Amino acid sequence: MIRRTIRRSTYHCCSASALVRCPVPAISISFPASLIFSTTAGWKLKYSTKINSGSNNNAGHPRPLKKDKQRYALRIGYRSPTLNDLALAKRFFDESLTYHAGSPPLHDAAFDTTIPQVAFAGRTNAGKSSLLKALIPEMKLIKPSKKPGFTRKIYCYGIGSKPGRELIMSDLPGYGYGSTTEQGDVILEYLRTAASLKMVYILMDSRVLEMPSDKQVIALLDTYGIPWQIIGTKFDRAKSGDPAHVLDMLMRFSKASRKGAMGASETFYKDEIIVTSDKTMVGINELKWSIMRHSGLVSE
Ligand SMILES: Nc1nc2c(ncn2[C@@H]2O[C@H](COP(=O)(O)OP(=O)(O)OP(=O)(O)O)[C@@H](O)[C@H]2O)c(=O)[nH]1
Ligand SMILES: [Mg+2]
Repeated sequence: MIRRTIRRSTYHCCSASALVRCPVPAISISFPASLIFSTTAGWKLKYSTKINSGSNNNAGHPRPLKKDKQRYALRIGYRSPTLNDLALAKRFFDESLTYHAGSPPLHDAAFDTTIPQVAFAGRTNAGKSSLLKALIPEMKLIKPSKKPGFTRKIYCYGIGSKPGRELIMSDLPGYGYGSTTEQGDVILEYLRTAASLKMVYILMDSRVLEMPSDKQVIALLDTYGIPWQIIGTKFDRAKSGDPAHVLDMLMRFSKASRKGAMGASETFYKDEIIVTSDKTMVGINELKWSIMRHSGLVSE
């Protein structure tokens, strides 16, 4: 929290176009010129459709454990949830009251609240709304769509009603194709001001994996000092069909992205990758437990 406050006050970026002209070296250096195709749309990032297969260097890379394969999650530094943990997380989501907690900036409740929040970010069409829907199917307001850029504002959903037993999950508009500068402005404002934001899940389509725009958003979150974590979506359509392979690719990307923030030394760090599908529901209970853990509702 201290780190986040210091960084925020040091690198105050005031609009989405700050993505392009922000003086913070970590961000401006990481932008290849070819990525930026609009002079105004900082949130609208151009990306190639090339599949990135990650680094060829296997040295020291953690391999998924057998039990993690079955669980569709790979963790470094975190303990794996037991079956009881997963059942508890499922019960919390099944039995808690869910409600629409606001849509910044129209309601600033999401900015002021002390209730822990997690946000779902990702490229347009990555599956953010679908994943939220899989977590809280009773929330009819959540509308997934095959049209990229369908979610046009931030939707915050509350779950739980007892103090200390509640959290907020935010569905953010996607970045990249079909997004707008105005959405970028609102998202940056949200990221800067939602003081109780505990985690931003970066959703990445398991078929496409990483894009340069994901790296840029990760760099931005690092600048703000906001924790982030990668989630693989649409696993039912993954080319290899092997969770270990997808987890491995995403962990390479995550590890490489964290290196920038940590410096060259391989300091011990915690990480967690989960692959999910709203069709087969794989990874959903793992994600529920992860959300509860980051929100402080269960112990690590
Ligand atoms: N097969 C499969 N399709 C999925 C899955 N999750 C999402 N989709 C499809 O992907 C498309 C985009 O899903 P959304 O959830 O609307 O994506 P989004 O990230 O919210 O997109 P924006 O609101 O445009 O940023 C829809 O056609 C979904 O049905 C999944 O797990 N498996
Ligand atoms: Mg959406």
